[in-house]
Amino acid sequence: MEHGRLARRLWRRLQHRPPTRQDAAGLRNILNSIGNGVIATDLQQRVIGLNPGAEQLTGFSPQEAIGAVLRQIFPLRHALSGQRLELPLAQVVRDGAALALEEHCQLQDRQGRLRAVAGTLAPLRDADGVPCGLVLSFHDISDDYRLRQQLRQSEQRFKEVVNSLNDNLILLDPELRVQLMNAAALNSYAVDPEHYRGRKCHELFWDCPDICANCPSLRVLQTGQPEGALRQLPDGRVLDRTIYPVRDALGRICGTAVVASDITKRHRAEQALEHQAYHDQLTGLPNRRLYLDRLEQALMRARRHRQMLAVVMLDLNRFKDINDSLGHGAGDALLVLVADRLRRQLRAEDTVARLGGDEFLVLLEDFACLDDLLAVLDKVRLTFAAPFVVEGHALHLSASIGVATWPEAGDSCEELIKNADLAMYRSKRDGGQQHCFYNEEMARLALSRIRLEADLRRGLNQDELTVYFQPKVDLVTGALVSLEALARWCHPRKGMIAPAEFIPVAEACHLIAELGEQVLRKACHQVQRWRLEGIYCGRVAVNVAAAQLRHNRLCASVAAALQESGLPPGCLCLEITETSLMQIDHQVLQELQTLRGWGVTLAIDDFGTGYSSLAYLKRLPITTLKLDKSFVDDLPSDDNSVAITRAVIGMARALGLRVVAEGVENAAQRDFLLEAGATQAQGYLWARPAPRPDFAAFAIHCRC
Ligand SMILES: Nc1nc2c(ncn2[C@@H]2O[C@H](COP(=O)(O)O[C@H]3[C@@H](O)[C@H](n4cnc5c(=O)[nH]c(N)nc54)O[C@@H]3COP(=O)(O)O)[C@@H](O)[C@H]2O)c(=O)[nH]1
Repeated sequence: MEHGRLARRLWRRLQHRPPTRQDAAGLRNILNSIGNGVIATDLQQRVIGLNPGAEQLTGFSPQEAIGAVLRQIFPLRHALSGQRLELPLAQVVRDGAALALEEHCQLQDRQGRLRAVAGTLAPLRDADGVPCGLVLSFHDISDDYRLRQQLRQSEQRFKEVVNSLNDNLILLDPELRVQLMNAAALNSYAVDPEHYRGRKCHELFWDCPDICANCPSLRVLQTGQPEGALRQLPDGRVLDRTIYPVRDALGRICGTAVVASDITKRHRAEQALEHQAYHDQLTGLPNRRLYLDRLEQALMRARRHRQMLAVVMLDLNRFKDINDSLGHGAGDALLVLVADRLRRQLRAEDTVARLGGDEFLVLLEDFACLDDLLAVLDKVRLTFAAPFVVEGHALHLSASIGVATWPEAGDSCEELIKNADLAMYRSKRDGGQQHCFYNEEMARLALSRIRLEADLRRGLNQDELTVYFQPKVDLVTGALVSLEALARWCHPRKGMIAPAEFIPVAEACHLIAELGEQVLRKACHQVQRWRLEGIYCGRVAVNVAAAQLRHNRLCASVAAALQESGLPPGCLCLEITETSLMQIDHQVLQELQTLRGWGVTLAIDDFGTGYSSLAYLKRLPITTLKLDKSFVDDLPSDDNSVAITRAVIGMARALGLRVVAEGVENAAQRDFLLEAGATQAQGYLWARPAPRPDFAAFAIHCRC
């Protein structure tokens, strides 16, 4: 029992009868032995007695204390504010009831030391029960008080941290009663901060029916394992919610902590990134990655249910020309239109993907027979029936289409795509108007192409390349005016290989620049040798591929070839195709101007097959247009070829350019060209390419 209460009880007992000497001695013993301080005063608050506990806590001896006013030996201060506190002496006397000292009381002892105290002030009555003074019982609670204060501060810090979180935090007890909600959670659920403690979570949270149905908190209480999930709220927000078990000091689960972060922005960004990773930015179609994923799934279904499946690859014909002539903006707009039409033409279940550039892949599943597949392929081709209107131009487009069916064309995604590509390549070579199904023959051709590539690489290193020359003649006199140098490859096993076979391979495997430079050097050397022999050969024209222009070292290699051979620059002409000229940038234009400045002439090869404009031609330092053989072939019977030929010749005249007609094979073509105003031509009618033209057969006519 508390010493103060014991003393008071004894005191009260004494009050009912006069105290005996024994009582008084007993009382003194008790008061002396208890650790609490006890001070008795008269009604004027003068100290009439104090026990050793009080002596020790106040620092006053009985001699100093007795007779003093209580507040002199028992001065109190508020522990937090430091202000002086008064004992409620008057109130205790008035009410005749005991009062506890208020919280945060600090007693300042005689030496000025402060200690936290707790205690009671009670009335003191005489034997008749009449109030005759006060009794103050108190004890030192400094250690307790310090601990309580530390606890309070730590709680305060905890609250501040918890409330500063943007995430919702809710603590639940094992009965799912809410113990704590931080400010973010109170705000999210619009809960009154004063009235949530102890309430069941379903009474407070609008989304609780869902929580309770599966009751993840109960599961966490049972398993002790945290549980996380994304929650999409009806207002569109996305919460990342994790429920953690909360353990007591002994490690027992005593509740759960529900932490929910609003990750709407991050979630949207992640979704956008995921969309980006699986879709083509320009058209919004699935990209190769997503296509592969869907093809993998489709293959599994096809194997399981023995269904048919086809991989269809499309490559737009002449897209590059459109891109080069109308610009990349128009090219992009065209790709978007193509993507849109393909998507609308096919079923929602069919995947249309863009591989990049002008290549598209379609995945067709679940068709019953080959006729059904052919019907879908017709639909794909129909996509291109109407012209595409881009920036006011009506563009007529077609696509080369390759088809690889499962299981005939392969059993893996890679095989099917590779073989659809081969089939597409074949479709392109056949004119790009018809779809082409993959077959074994294609695989064989692909393999031989790979071998050819390796052979060509070696051939270039081992100087297997030779140059043939084809004369260009004056249409009126038939005299040789110049030569065109044409590459030939003398394969050690296969013999002479035509450029139509190895030039595309050289272009595809990036050997064309090396090949072009070898031809340039050899042609310059050979023509200079003939010149030194006194043979008139006019200029020699050498073909320059687009890759040579892009390398930006045309001037350097021409200068080297001229210097090594001694051929004057005025005896060299460079033939550049119309389509590669349309890709040139400022730097290439400068190189061409430099070459022209040296006296090298420049001709546009295959003229009429590109989309160059008059304004464009005017910018280039060219001297000659070579009318493409495809127009000459149908002269003079085909009206379109006639019209185009006349237009090209008229335009060249207007621009002060020379026209050389390519591929003239018969007199009718020659006569028409003469009549139309062309001045020079090249073709089998006069001579085929040869290592050494029959110079003697040509009347020498200097037009150099
Ligand atoms: N980048 C480089 N390309 C080159 C080089 N050497 C050749 N080529 C290009 O390869 C293509 C095929 O060339 P080739 O088989 O040599 O054919 C040329 C002539 O033989 C052919 N021609 C000429 N007259 C006639 C004819 O009356 N009938 C007929 N059927 N064919 C004829 O035309 C080709 C010349 O073409 P062009 O260069 O456009 O003037 C061809 O595209 C070559 O350009 C090289 O070193 N680099």
